[in-house]
Amino acid sequence: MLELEAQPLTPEAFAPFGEVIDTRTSDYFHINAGRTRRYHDLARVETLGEQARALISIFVSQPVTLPLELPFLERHPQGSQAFVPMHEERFIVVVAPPGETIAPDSVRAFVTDGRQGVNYAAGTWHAIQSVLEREGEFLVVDRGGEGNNCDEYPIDIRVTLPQGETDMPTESEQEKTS
Ligand SMILES: NC(=O)N[C@@H](O)C(=O)O
Ligand code: NI
Repeated sequence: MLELEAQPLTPEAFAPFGEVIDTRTSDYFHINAGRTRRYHDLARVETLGEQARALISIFVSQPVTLPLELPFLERHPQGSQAFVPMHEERFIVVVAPPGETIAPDSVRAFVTDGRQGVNYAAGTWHAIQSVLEREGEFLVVDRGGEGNNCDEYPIDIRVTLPQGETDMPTESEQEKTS
């Protein structure tokens, strides 16, 4: 069993796996007569293969409990996959670099802060959507088209949060979102 403690997600740490989607760590320019800030081109949407096209979907996920036990990671070889929380939901991200096998010491676990989304680059191994605390609603951008676009790799992983963190929002977080 590979035991991992999820670390706070940062764009730098996630760079080998894709992009973090977050206005707080992104540039913008003004449009619409200055009324709108456009945070432009935050992540690379990849749609490869036959009849490939970009899909926009919404996932409504039931929360996971901790420690999170994962029997496999999956990858989408023909396209990227982005998850953006629609109501500041926090979620667990477990990733490993593209390749035909997964080296256990290359696996990384992160926890988001509710304001962050992620875009998994094509071929990046990842855990399936794992929202914390409550039912979560995510905007998902990924690839549709012909052919297989989902491989699974069996690997037993157990994920915990840093000492003292629980999977329930703390008092301050509840105040923030109320
Ligand atoms: N299967 C599916 O559409 N979702 C997974 O790819 C996932 O990463 O949650
Ligand atoms: Ni996926």
